[in-house]
Amino acid sequence: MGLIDINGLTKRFEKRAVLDELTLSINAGDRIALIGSNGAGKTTLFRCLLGHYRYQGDVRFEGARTARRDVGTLAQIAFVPQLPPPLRLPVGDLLRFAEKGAGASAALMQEIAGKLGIDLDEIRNRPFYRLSGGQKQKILVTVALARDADLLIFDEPAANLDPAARAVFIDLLAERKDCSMLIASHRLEEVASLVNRVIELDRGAVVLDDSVVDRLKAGVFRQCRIGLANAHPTFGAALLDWGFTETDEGRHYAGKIPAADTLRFLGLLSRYASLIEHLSLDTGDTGKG
Ligand SMILES: Nc1ncnc2c1ncn2[C@@H]1O[C@H](COP(=O)(O)OP(=O)(O)OP(=O)(O)O)[C@@H](O)[C@H]1O
Repeated sequence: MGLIDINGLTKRFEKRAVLDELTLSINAGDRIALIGSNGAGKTTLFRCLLGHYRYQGDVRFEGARTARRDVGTLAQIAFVPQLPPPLRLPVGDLLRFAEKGAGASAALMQEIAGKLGIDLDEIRNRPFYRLSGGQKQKILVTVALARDADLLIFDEPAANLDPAARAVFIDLLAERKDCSMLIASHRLEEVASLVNRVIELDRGAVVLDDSVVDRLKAGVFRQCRIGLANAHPTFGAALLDWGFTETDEGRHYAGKIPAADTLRFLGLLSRYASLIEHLSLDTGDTGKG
């Protein structure tokens, strides 16, 4: 029995199947990046799990069938939607509700919001819907992370965050080792270091289910060599930060990438792709020697 067992889940909107006989098990401790192009069905899957929609098929949370808006199940899931709801209530009321109704710790909310760059006392009297997109997302992330949930479901949680807040947010998620995570993201490289499993949806079906943890065990490295047409100080500095060594006046670099960081490293390379003349990334090196 998994944390969540989904069997033959089909969701139709006006006869069109947006989720099509989807079958998937999520185990306790899984930290999943859910990827897929726009319209693939990620949000719809979340909303079925959360009981927001009627659907066909079987969805179980810890073995029990989830009914629509099942209070017991929802108490164990912290959800941050892609689009914050247009709540008219003041932020202070929302935080009080999160504390009394959803078990969020007030002290933890204060601390997490501070790390994300939000002073809760300053915005306590402002209606939630009048905050900026990023501020709303920070408040919802704060509430979710201050709850003692078994499962975090985040739908593009960093979409509206500035780069500094994104980095803090990823660190905050990395600190949460006690719960399972299901994170929809269009930036796999951003969440790659957090997850042990990548699931790709395409037109409502699972087309990739990759348990990275088995292949990318700690201690396994890839040997990387990069040749540039011309030296580039910023890219060079980034490679040196990864522990690379430089030769040929900054035109050749060599180093070892921990296999588990491959996606994050490829994210860096993609920014400088036009500068790269030669690239090798060899697997099978155990990092010894
Ligand atoms: N309430 C609705 N009524 C009708 N169609 C809907 C509804 N909600 C979603 N859809 C359709 O279902 C499909 C899947 O949408 P969904 O929001 O689940 O995709 P997604 O993978 O989350 O996409 P994105 O990456 O853009 O957020 C889309 O074609 C969308 O138009």
